[in-house]
Parts: sequence; C-alpha cells; structure tokens
Amino acid sequence: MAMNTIPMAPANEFYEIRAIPSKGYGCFALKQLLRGTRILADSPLLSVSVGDYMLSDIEAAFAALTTDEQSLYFTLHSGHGQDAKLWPSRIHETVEPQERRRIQEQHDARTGDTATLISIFQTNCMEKDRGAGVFPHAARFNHCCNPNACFSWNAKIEKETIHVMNDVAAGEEIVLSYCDMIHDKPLRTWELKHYGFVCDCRACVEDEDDETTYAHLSAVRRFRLNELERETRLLRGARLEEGASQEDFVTKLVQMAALHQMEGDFTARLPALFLDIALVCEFKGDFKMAEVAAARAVHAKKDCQGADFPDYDKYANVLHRIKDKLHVVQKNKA
Ligand SMILES: C[S@@+](CC[C@H](N)C(=O)[O-])C[C@H]1O[C@@H](n2cnc3c(N)ncnc32)[C@H](O)[C@@H]1O
Repeated sequence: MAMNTIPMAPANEFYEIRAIPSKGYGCFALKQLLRGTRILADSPLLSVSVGDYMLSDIEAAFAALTTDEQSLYFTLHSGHGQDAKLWPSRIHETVEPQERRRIQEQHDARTGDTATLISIFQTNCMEKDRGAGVFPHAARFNHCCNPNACFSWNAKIEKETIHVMNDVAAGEEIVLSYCDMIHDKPLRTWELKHYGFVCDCRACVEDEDDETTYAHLSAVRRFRLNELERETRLLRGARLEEGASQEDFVTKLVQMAALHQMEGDFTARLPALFLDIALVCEFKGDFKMAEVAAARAVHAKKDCQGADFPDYDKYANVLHRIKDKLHVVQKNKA
C-alpha cells in the first residue's frame, strides 16, 4: 500500500480520508450524517462479469485500463503477505481442475510477498451484477461488524452507492460490513481472514458468553435471525401467499424486522421484510396494517439504496396499490 500520500476522496461535503494506525486509510465524517444520506456514488475502475473470476479475467480487464487508471488501481490496499500456515495447504482431489486453479491463484495472491492484480481485487472488490468490481473511492471504507453505512451496486446509474444507515457524528469513522450482518462470530472471523485482518469491533472483542456485554446481545440477535431466516426463507418470494396462510408467519417477519433494527442493520434486507409484511397483510385484507408496512418498506428502501435504485418503483407501486385499496374500503364504510 502506498502510504506516502493520503488518497483524495472525491469532492464532497460528507467525508474525508485519513490514515489510521494498523488499518491503512479510512473515511471520516466531516459533519453529522443522518440515516439515508448518500455519501458516495462511485463508478467502477475495473470489473469482471463472473463471481468465480480467474486471474486471467482480471488481467484482461486491467489491460483495457488507461495508464492513469492502472496506476490508481495499484494505489489500493492489498491483503497479500498472509501466513501460509494459517491457510489449508492442500486442495481436495475431487475439486475440478479449473476450480483447483482458481483456489490456488487466490491462495498465492494472499500469501505472496507483493501486491498483485488479484490480491488488490480480492481485498477491494464488491458485488456488481453477476460479477464483481473495484470502486476506487468505495474501496477506502473499512469494516465493522455493526457498521453505520451500507453499500449497493445500483445498475440503473451504474454506480456503487454508499448510504448512511445509522446516524454518524462529525469526526466518526464511516464503516461498512464486509460480511452478511447475520453471520455469527466464527463465520465473520473466517470471512475477514480473507482480507488479512482480525476485527476489533465490540461484537468481536467482547465476551459473547458474558450476558452484560454488547457482544452477547448481538450474538443472540444474530442467532435468532438465522433461525427465523431458515424458518421463513422458503415461504417468501413466489410462495408468499402460502406463507400468509400460516398463523405465525407474519409474526416471524415482524420479529425479524425488529431484530435487524435492534442490530442496526438497515440494509436492503429490512425494506424487503417490510414489503413482505405489507403483502401478507394485503392478502389477508388488513389494508391498514399493509399500508403501515408498505410505507416503512418504501422509506427503508430509499434510506439504504435511494429512490433511483432499480427495484424502488416496485416498492412505491405496492404502497400506491394498498393505499388505493384502503381508500376504497374506507369509502365503502363511510
Ligand atoms: C477495502 S480496504 C479498506 C480501506 C483500506 N484501509 C485502505 O487503506 O485503503 C480493506 C482493507 O482495509 C483494512 N481493514 C478494513 N477494515 C478493517 C478493520 N476493521 N480492522 C483492521 N483492518 C481493516 C484491511 O487491511 C483490509 O484488507
């Protein structure tokens, strides 16, 4: 990592980049930032169209960059130099040759002595369509297991956006979660190991078995969310109407929405839950509750991804439809 000059954030009123001992650089709020604020919309520097990319995919994309873009790419952080002894030394014989090569490439990049095309990609890439991309400004945000901001690939505006999801005080670091927020500590630790660091947030550092700690509360919430996720997953989406016929289904969805909020998780999962609650209430003919839930879905969707997000209109349309139905019911009653 080039540590001599602090990278510039794009011209903006929300945050600046600062050096942080042991974390490289990070992004700090210039003023108080409220939930829903879009602080960044960043264009991809280098992308690949598949999730299980090979070094050759990155090489081809890199070759298409200008010299300045190539230099910018190599200023980004790289998680190379990890101890090979901390990683499995063999690949199981049943693994197909192409996958074997892919695993080996990733392993070599992590444990190699220098920053490479692939080690930089591994450390900074974010999901983009069916593949992944590196976004030069979004790549400067560090991780926390209870973050205050969230990121999304917005295919409509072709940018990676970062929205504040928990209010940030002036001077506070703005952080994202590199992991799924419902993952438990062992899984998060393993996922973050791929980036070459051990998380020091309170959900990771405090004793989860000590009931007085935040880590305990967080672990309990994540555990329950995983349970509820498993119990409801198959009845959401296309089978939602079937779910609506189950007595405790909507209660479970409401519990999940509450737990996500308690955990500070206002990512796209939350509006999706509110939308499903709205649809279930609509199936059941409870248009009043449906309207409340749909309004929350639209609000939460806008907060985490913006009104220009590709499926935002779906949310807004459900709210309009439910409002219309409620209006008819109320008119008939009057
Ligand atoms: C996408 S980059 C984030 C920006 C990076 N700090 C920089 O200087 O450009 C990811 C890398 O940042 C560092 N990092 C991110 N979050 C961290 C954390 N919570 N603790 C320690 N290092 C962290 C790790 O080295 C990780 O591989």
